[in-house]
Amino acid sequence: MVDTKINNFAISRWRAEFVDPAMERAYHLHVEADVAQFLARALKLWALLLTVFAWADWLQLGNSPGFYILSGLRMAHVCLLLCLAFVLPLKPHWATWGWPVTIVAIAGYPLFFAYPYIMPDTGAMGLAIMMMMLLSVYVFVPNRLGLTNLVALIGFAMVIFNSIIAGATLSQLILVTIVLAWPVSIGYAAAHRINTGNRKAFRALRLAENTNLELEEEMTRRKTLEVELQRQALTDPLTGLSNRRQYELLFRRELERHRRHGTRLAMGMIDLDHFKRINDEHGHEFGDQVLRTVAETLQEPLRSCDILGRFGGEEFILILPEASLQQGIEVAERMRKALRSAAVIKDGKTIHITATFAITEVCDKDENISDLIRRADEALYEGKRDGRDRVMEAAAA
Ligand SMILES: Nc1nc2c(ncn2[C@@H]2O[C@H](COP(=O)(O)OP(=O)(O)OP(=O)(O)O)[C@@H](O)[C@H]2O)c(=O)[nH]1
Repeated sequence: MVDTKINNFAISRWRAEFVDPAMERAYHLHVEADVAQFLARALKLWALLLTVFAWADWLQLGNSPGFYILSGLRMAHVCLLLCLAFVLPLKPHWATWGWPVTIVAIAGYPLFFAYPYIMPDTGAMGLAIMMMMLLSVYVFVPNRLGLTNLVALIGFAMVIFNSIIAGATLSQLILVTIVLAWPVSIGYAAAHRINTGNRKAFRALRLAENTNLELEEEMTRRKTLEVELQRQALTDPLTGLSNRRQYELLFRRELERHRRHGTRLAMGMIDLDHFKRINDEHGHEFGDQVLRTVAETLQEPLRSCDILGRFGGEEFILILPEASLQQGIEVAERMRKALRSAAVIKDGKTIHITATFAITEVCDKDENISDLIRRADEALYEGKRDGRDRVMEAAAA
C-alpha cells in the first residue's frame, strides 16, 4: 500500500516529477504501458518524416557525395528510431526510464550538424527545422522533463557552435538564441504542464484508492465487531456456552420443527454436585475454572446439532434435536461418565466433579421450554435426594 502522507505526493517544481523516488517509481509503473505505446508511435512517425525529407535533399543535391552523406546519417538515425520503437513493447520500462529515447534523440544531431556544411545556403531552413524539432521533443515525444532539457540544450549548443563556425556576428548569435529560446520556453512550459497534470491525476487516483482501502478496512473491522458483539450477546461469558437468550431461541426453532415434521426432541438439565463445597474449599476463581472445564467436558460426547447452554450458576441445559427420551438418557450417561473421568488439578490434588442429570422429551402438552424445565427440575431434585451422580428420567405424565 502506498503511504498516504501528503509529503510523499509532493511534485518537484522544475523537473515536474514526484520528489519521493518511490512515488515516482510507482507512477512510472502505472503509466509505462501507455507511455511506451505512445512513444513507439511517435518514434515511427519521426522516422517516417526523416525518410520523406530525403526527397528534399535529392532535389537540392542530386546524385552527389553530399546527398549520400546526409542519406547515410538520415538512415542511421531512422534505424535507431525504429529499433527503439520495436523494442519498447518488449521493454516498456525503457519509455519511462527516459535514457533510451534521450540517446536516440541526441544521436540525430550529427545530421543537423552536417547540414550547414553540405548545404551552406539552407541556414534559415536549418534553424526553422531545429525550432520545430525542439518544440516536438518537448510536446510530442514523451520523456522525463530533465532529459528533454538535456536534448534541447545540446541542440541549442550545436546551433550556436555551427553559427560561430559559419562566422556569425554577435548580434546574429543573439538573434539565433532568441529565436531558439522561443520553442524551448514554450515547449518546456507545455511539457511541464503535461507532466505535472499527469502526476496530479495519479495522486488523486492513489488518494482515492487509499480512501477506499481505509473504508474497506473500517467495514471489515465493524463487521468483525458486529459478529463479536452478536457472539457476546448470545453466549455465556464464563463458559462460552449458549446463554438463555440463545438456547431459548434455538429451542423454539426445534419445537417448531417437532410440531411441523413430528421430529423427536429431548431436553435435559444438568446440576453439578456439591459445587458449593468446591467454591468454599478452593475459592470462587477456582470454581470458575471448574465450570469452564465442565463446559468443555460436557460438550465432548455431543453432536454438532446438540445445544448445551448455561442455565445459571452450576446448572446447564441440554437440547437434543431428533433424539428420543431413551437416546437422551444414553447421551446423558456418556456425559456423566466423561465428567466423572475428567479431573481438575489444584495444588497437586486431583478434584473430581460429578453432576446429576435429568432427561425429558417434548410431548404434545408442552407449550414452551419452561414446561420441560419444570419436569426436569423435579427429576433433578429426586436425583439429588437419591445420592447424586446419576441420570434421571423425567417422562411426561
Ligand atoms: N465459582 C462460581 N460459583 C458459582 C457461580 N454461580 C453459582 N456459583 C456457586 O454455585 C454454588 C451452588 O450451590 P448450591 O446451589 O448449594 O448447590 P451445590 O453445592 O452444587 O449442591 P447440590 O446441587 O445440592 O449438589 C454456590 O456456592 C454458588 O455461589 C459462578 O459463576 N462461579
